[in-house]
Amino acid sequence: MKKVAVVMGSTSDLPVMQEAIDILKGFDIEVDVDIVSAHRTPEKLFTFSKNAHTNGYAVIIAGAGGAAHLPGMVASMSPLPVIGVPVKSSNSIDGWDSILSILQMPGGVPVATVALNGAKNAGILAAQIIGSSDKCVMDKIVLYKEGLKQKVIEGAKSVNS
Ligand SMILES: Nc1c(C(=O)O)ncn1[C@@H]1O[C@H](COP(=O)(O)O)[C@@H](O)[C@H]1O
Repeated sequence: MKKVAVVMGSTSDLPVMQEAIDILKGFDIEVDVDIVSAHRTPEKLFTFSKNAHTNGYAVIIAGAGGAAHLPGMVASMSPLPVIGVPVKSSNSIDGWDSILSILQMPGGVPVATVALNGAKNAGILAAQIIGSSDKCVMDKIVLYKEGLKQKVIEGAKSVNS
């Protein structure tokens, strides 16, 4: 099965990005994690992005805060689908700086952007992409969604009891 790469601009993003890692591991999908910064390690960014599709990855999740150029720059150099996670970093403008710099990509270079700090959804989306060609993962996603439904049903029962 193909792997997912989870990259982020700084170790300070890890508490947010950990949710993507955890949910992917819960679906038994192999994840490689690395710190890659468009601003601080541009050569590493180039090497990672250019080679990701021949290194066994199916999807890249990229998270960054502030002037979050990482996801877009990865998408500019990789043919793989890139999921962007805007991270609310300490000096951010309430996270809007990161949201807009990941979301507002030019035509032809998409980044599938999730909500602010939405790393969990990024992980689920990556699993769904893998699941579209892997029945074992798809079965786990079906079960996961069934679990979400049951939680709501149980919650509704407890409200009425
Ligand atoms: N946005 C980027 C990029 C990039 O886009 O390449 N590299 C680091 N950063 C972000 O800077 C914030 C502060 O980083 P530090 O905590 O290391 O100062 C982090 O949220 C990181 O993602």
